[in-house]
Amino acid sequence: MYTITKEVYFCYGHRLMNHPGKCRNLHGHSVKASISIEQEQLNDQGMVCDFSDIRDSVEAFIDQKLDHNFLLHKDDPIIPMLIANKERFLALDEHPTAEVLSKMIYQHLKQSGFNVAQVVLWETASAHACYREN
Ligand SMILES: Nc1nc2c(c(=O)[nH]1)N=C([C@H](O)[C@H](O)COP(=O)(O)OP(=O)(O)OP(=O)(O)O)CN2
Ligand SMILES: [Zn+2]
Repeated sequence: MYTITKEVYFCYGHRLMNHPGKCRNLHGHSVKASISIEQEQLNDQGMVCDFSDIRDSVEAFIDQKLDHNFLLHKDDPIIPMLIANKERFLALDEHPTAEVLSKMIYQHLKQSGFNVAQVVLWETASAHACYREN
């Protein structure tokens, strides 16, 4: 089995509504997503796939959904104010944790046809979440 990994970087604001500590406050992160793709066989270029194919697919998704966006649980009471002020945000069915965001990226890549092994989201220099399905 071959595995390749591509890293992409982006930023977002969020808060964790039910968090007992500081993460319930509005704050932001500059994060790294580390995306691993695996294949039993290499293609006729000797690759699992081109690193740039991963970048192109994931960056389009991240730019559209996550980058420089404000990620909130759909029940967050700040949402009506953001709507009233025509501010950009993304309302999620789940809390916008590193776990949930890594799963979102994983599912996008899987739906795009990549054989994703795992997506690791580094939310800070010392904390990351990983989503994989096997
Ligand atoms: N399992 C998770 N725990 C936490 C998440 C998360 O997404 N999944 N998120 C947060 C906060 O949003 C934020 O990431 C803060 O994380 P934390 O590591 O606590 O932040 P610090 O950089 O301040 O940590 P230090 O250890 O003080 O440097 C919280 N938890
Ligand atoms: Zn946070």
